[in-house]
Amino acid sequence: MGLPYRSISAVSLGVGYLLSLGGLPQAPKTGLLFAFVALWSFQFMLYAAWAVVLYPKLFSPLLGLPEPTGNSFFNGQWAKITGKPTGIPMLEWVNSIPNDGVIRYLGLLNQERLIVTSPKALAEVLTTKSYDFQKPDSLRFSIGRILGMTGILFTEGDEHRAQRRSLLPAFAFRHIKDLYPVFWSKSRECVDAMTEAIISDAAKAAEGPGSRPASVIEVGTWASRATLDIIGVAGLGRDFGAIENPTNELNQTYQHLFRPSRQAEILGLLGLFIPGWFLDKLPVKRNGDVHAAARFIRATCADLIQEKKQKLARKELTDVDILSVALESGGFTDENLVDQMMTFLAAGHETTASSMTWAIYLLARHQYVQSRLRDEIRERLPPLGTDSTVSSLDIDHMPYLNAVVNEILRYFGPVPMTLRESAIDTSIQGHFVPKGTRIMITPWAINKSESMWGADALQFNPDRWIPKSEGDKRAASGGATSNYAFMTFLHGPRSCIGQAFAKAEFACLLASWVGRFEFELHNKEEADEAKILIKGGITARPAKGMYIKTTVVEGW
Ligand code: HEM
Repeated sequence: MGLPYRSISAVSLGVGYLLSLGGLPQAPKTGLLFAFVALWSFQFMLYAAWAVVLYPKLFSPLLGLPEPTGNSFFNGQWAKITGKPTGIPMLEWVNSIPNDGVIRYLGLLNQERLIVTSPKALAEVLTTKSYDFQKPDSLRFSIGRILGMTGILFTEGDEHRAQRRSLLPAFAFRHIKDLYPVFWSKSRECVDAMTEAIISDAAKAAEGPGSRPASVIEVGTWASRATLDIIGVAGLGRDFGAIENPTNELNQTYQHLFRPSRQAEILGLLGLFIPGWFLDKLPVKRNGDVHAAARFIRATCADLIQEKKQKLARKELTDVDILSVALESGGFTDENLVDQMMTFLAAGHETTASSMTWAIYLLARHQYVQSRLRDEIRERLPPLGTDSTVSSLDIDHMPYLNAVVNEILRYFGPVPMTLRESAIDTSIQGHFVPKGTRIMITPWAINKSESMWGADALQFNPDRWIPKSEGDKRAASGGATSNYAFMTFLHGPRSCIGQAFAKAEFACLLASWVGRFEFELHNKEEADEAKILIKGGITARPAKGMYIKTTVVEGW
């Protein structure tokens, strides 16, 4: 429920003006400024009492929906939500509160939130009524500048439908399969650079003759450098050279932007009450950083588009990257194409880097899975030292690799939670949902829901994706009762358009890393997931990095 600051200001100004003229009988004459401030404060207090206490506790039409117990008087479940990683309290509620598809909870200042929990309710919000549930404006203003305000991620309704139709061909599998050699060659380059760094570290540590080269590396930064280069070449046709050069400007810009920041957190909280366009104009350092980064990323994308257009005009465009395919479709203005490319750059590299970070963490914890996967990789794929490449068929025919990829994406989906807001009065599973209600879509809760995945939902088990017998159809959905149980890429018209791209890229990167290296936890305490501080934001990653002892395994 947003503060109606326009109405409050209009009433304060109108009544304040009358008071300042002495135009109200029996009311004292006052200065306009004093009257305005006093009236504004009075209305604000009335509004706060209504919005924080009366409405959520006595009058909301959402009262009566199942909800967690133990609310604080003013801040509902806020302490629990902020005390645990994004999505974890929701997971506990999904698995413990009996419900028919919708759970209500109260957040900061008792703001109402709904969690959608059942396949039918999810299908309604994400597919059949997807345009009734839109992305809140606060999201657009907080991350839109970096992710492209007019790009596919933030448009709604007919505009979104049209953009999606024009971009879909570029993400069709017949194009993605041409990108496997790009994914593989960049994966090899990354593994070679890592091997060199590890050998050099090991030489300095002088472990003694016969020992295998090993060193502790922060896997997240290597993953970000690799995925930035991959989206550069496969998405935009430009090699940013981030693997080769860790100080690459674009890489540094994104690292800086996605680093946890106190000011970003405060602005995010203020965004719950104050309009995004206003916050965006505040002269604070975080805004300055974001605006400067957005200018740099925008200029990089604009430059690339001009380069490609010139190639197209000279009829020299034979590239297979997404930008080239989108340009040839001709459905975009230059300005809009810049926004689309900004979306692909950010949405397409942080997410996969997060998956790689969690992948290495999970494999370091599950040594048996790691060595079984390495055996399959070494048996089926060409050694990295040779010049041969891999095709989509090579990867498709690796059941264990695909099972591990799916299970990592289920267990630690990079996007723990995303938001929607009802754009009109509507309903979910027959429950009335008033306009303006915030809906939480929580992959981290649904992907581990016991009602959909069974009693072992909380366990990391790639075998759930391997058919138990010929004709075992359930394995294709990991044994879950519905496709909606796997929410990593969402579903419906707003699902991730880059899903096939991301899975192929992730499989190639993971295969190359696991084929060459052995991974062990550096900090043994982290075997307990609860000990890892997780950075929220759009993607979830370990806040202090993920340090892993990495050993070069000879012979591949
Ligand atoms: C493991 C990797 C990835 C994950 C988990 C992921 C997840 C998601 C999710 C959850 C959404 C929906 C967000 C929302 O509506 O609130 C989304 C949207 C999107 N993703 Fe991905 N993504 C990944 C990789 C990629 C890649 C590689 C690309 C591009 C090359 C990409 C491009 C997009 C775009 C353009 C949208 C907006 C689609 C629309 O609104 O129609 N993503 N992604």
